[in-house]
Amino acid sequence: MLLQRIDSSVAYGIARAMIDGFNRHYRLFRAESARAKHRFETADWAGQQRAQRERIEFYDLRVKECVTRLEREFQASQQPMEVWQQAKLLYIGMLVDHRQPELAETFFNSVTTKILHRSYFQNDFIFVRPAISTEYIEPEDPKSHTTYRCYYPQTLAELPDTLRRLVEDFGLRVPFENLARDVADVHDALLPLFDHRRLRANFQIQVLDSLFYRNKGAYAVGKLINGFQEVPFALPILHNDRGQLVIDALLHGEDDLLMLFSFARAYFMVDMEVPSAYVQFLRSLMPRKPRAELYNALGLAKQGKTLFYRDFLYHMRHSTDQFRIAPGIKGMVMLVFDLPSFPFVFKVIKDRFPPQKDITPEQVRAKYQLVKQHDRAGRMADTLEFSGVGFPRERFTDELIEELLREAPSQVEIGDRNGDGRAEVVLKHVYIERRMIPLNIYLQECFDALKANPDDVRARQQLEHAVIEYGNAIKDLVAANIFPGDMLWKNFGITRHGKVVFYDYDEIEYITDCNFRRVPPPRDEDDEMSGEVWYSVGPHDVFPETFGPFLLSNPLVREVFMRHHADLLDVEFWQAHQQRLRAGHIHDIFPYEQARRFSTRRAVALSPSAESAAANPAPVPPALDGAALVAASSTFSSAEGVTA
Ligand SMILES: Nc1ncnc2c1ncn2[C@@H]1O[C@H](COP(=O)(O)OP(=O)(O)OP(=O)(O)O)[C@@H](O)[C@H]1O
Repeated sequence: MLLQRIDSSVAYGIARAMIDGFNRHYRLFRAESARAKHRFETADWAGQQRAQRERIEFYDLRVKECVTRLEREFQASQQPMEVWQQAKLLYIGMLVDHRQPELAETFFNSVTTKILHRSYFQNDFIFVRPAISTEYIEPEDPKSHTTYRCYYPQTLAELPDTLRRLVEDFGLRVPFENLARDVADVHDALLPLFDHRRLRANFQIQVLDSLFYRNKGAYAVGKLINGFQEVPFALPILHNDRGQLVIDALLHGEDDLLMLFSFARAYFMVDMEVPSAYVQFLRSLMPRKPRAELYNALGLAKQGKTLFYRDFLYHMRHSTDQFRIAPGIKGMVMLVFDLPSFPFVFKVIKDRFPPQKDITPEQVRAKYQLVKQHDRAGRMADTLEFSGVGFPRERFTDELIEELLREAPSQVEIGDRNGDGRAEVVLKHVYIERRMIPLNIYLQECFDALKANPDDVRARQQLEHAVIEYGNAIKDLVAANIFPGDMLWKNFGITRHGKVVFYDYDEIEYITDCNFRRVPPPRDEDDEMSGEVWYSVGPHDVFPETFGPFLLSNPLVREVFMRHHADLLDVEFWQAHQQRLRAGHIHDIFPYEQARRFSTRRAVALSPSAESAAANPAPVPPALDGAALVAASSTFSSAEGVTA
């Protein structure tokens, strides 16, 4: 697009309205995120969760508002190409000194694609690539704050004081229970992580200026630098039961941070003037995490989606393999396919479901939407939702095309949409989510290895880990008020970090809506011998005693499960949780293991039988008794999140 002159006042009006629309969006988004601090200080957990949920809707609302304004004031959809070309260039001009240019470009795309016909936005009218660089953007008033703060202790002895200052500088208006003790714990945990015998000239701690809020937690995120060594860290700050603050743990290293920023958790609330600078800093802590996922974690999901799509197109250009039906047991509701070289799966809702699936496609979408807005508690995969996505036909196996045309014909169009002579498969609606190893496949691999060699210690450990994690996943979901509905192994996947995550959402319900019942005793011998269900079952009835035969037919699995999670087969477990949830209790779930908590470590250190205590992490102290219900029972427990 090469324009000789920019002279359209309509184009200027469109660009101005667009940037006003975006600025309004980001102002509201930021204000809501900034209020997280107050909600944290006043322990307004229900408010925090509500805000997390509601903020997700902000973007679409602002896009709608802007579209309406553009149509009303400028009859935008009637404007010729030339006006749109000018509007885009004028808009770029308005972004030169902007603090969130990448988000503003995405906003422009969202609005433009709502107004213009697809054949237009295929070409020059949207930002296919960023036009404005996000490098080296500083806050408007760097004197009032910078993206991250630096602290330079001159000696090791100054480190505790520095850590104290670093925490105090967040200006939380709630006293700490014992900040000196917590700082000493952080200090002791930090020392072994870097070569502290030699402090280098650049010895420093950098910490992002805003805390990261999610549910009942606030996290300071930063890195310690000494010479060429860098230690990424996060400090979770929580309330104790007396309303005072505690630093609960030191999370460190890329893997801890990846768990904290996992795609299976709710989005953080962070007060950011320059989000790209936050993303850049976070990437220095987690270089393997795509920028798309960092934007998602920061609540900027539209940007996450834009970047994901750009990454996907780039990957398509730099790969040659074919989409295929995803390995594992096929779904009755979803048609799932993947591209082996790309770590995501694509899910299309089938046109028809078998009779046992008493649900409509609209209801399936509503369930996926529920998961998006709910706290995923580290146990439900986030999904990106796309409509009208085109894939090159030649990258599909014939088998997959047949399956798509058979199972979801209303969702598929095959043709040359762009008129470039190459056939495309266009999917009307598709969910995209992280690929995991389905748990049934993972367990089968263990069974096979143990069959070949019953003494295969690794396979046994893997099996044990998977079964324990599976139970923990269900317990974390329960704490988050989610009943998975279909708990078969195939509906869970295992991540790179060995976490078990649920991904089959069509039967989920709120725990508070379920009716957990005991199986009534048989009325007579006929009932007992019938092998059929002789009692009446309501739509929300759940019979935990009956889970066993479905889940635990394998004796190895059964043995591990009964040792760790027998309570899941007990109706009282479910009823007790339900009562607490109904009473408005918000559970704690931690995005790290119990053994990592300073309180656990102190309890272990004080215990006379420290060794056995270390092997069986101490019960969660009453300060966070919500956690005791769920987390203390699970050796591998992790996951923060909260619920209701
Ligand atoms: N994120 C994922 N990673 C890897 N494989 C997956 C993923 N999601 C789904 N699958 C595969 O696709 C299959 C069907 O997916 P899913 O359970 O979502 O469909 P469904 O139709 O809802 O299933 P059901 O018939 O149990 O209701 C799974 O059994 C699994 O093999």
